[in-house]
Amino acid sequence: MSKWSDLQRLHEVKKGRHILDLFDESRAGEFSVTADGMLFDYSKTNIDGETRAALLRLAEVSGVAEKRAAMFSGAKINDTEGRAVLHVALRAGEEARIEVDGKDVLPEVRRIRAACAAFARDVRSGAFRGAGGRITDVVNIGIGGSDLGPAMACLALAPYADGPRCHFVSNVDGAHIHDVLQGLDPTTTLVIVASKTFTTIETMTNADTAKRWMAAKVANPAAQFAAVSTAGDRTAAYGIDPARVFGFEDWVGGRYSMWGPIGLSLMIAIGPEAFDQFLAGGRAMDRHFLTAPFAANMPVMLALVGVWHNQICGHATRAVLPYDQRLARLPAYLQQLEMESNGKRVAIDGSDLETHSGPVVWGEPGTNGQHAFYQLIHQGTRVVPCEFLVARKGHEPDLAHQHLLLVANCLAQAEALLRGRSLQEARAILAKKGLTGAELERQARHRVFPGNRPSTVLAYEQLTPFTLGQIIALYEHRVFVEGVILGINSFDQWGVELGKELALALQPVLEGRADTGGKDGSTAALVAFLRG
Ligand SMILES: O=P(O)(O)OC[C@H]1O[C@](O)(CO)[C@@H](O)[C@@H]1O
Repeated sequence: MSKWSDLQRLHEVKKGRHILDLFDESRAGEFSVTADGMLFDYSKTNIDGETRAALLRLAEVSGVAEKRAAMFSGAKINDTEGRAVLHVALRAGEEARIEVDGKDVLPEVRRIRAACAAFARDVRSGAFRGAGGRITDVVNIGIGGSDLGPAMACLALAPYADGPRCHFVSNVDGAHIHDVLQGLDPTTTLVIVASKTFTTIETMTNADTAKRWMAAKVANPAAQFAAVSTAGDRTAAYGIDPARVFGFEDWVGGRYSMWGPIGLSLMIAIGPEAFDQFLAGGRAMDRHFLTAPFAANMPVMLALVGVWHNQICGHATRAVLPYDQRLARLPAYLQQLEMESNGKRVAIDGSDLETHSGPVVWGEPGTNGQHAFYQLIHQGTRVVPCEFLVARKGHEPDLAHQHLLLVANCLAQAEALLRGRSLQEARAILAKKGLTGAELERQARHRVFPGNRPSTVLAYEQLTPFTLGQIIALYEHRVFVEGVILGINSFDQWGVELGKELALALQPVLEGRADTGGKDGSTAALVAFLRG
């Protein structure tokens, strides 16, 4: 019997019932979890007490507690790369001590955080200046984990941004950097080259372009460059003054790195004090994750709901639907966090996974999505578990009535997914409008909502730096728990390598310096077309 059998059996037995029938006066309270002011409600799923107990057993037999202790202790759990996994060290408190290879890593973390804060203060106060004076704009050049986190967070925390404007360039498509630099003054712009490896082709190509753009107006463009990287030798070779190079260790994975120097652009935008609040939110979630019993543990329960929907019920995707416009980039951020971490087909020991890998993650903010793809979510043939996020209040007190409408829409969508609309109800609506006979029947069928579709709601007071820290750490730990249950290494990303290698080999072919020998017919034909 595998560790999945119990849950598979429960799914078979219970899949025909309606979630609505599970509700009594206590379900909403019993099937939700709180953590430092945040509420995660998973009562609108087909999980009952028996299923939850089986899910909790799955977490236990999978060794979640042991792996969690190993991660926080600095053990090298990323064993295909021989690295510890210590993004939690980047937000650890003053009292913490975490050793890697017998050395406490926190003094260095604190030193670099203080250096980033000092630089951010200088940029914000005007003590650090460009050739044309005070820095007005910051351009962060990076991709993947060196872009998505700070870009997502700068938008999320816009109400707290009182520093220079921050812009983000990631794509190697020249259109991206062209459009961002257009309208900026090179003499008052600071460029941050953010790359863990400092070899990523997109980032280095864009950095060269930015340097040329700046050189047209600034005698020494390198003086307006800073770098964030683990590769001090390469940043030095690139000509960036070590005083403006902020390093971090290889035990911080790219998609987990926004808590450290990769968050420099965010720190410049909102200031080191607000950035500290962001760290404090992450730290609060770490404490909760480490101490709450599994049944009351938000990351564990979020993960178990995810495993239930994906691995057990077979729903291949999940939609992240923030009813919070400033979380517009959260789905993109989570796509990397979840899919680069858990999109793997072999277990740590190299054997095939016993189940599917992690799900496809996608989404858009509400209410926009309602007018785009919710049609499929409500009436399509596939079930898409939906994860709603919503704040009790916005940042615009004079627009509180709009916030109310936003919240009403969020709750209404979750309710509609749960409740649906039966054929009888649809018939009654149409009969009132005067339809009869075959036409009533035909029209009614189009207006049926099957309902019984699962969703969860993550509700919080307001999208502050602290709350954002909680949310991001929550999802990080969710990915971790799901990875442990699947038996995979969530911290490597070998699946991105092949495409990179082939792109490098195709470059000379497209330039006409090499031929298409050895390429498949489709690639050769496309090269011929695109080369012109
Ligand atoms: O920070 P770097 O080294 O430029 O890497 C950027 C991104 O590229 C990846 O390695 C994937 O291609 C991500 O894991 C990483 O976040």
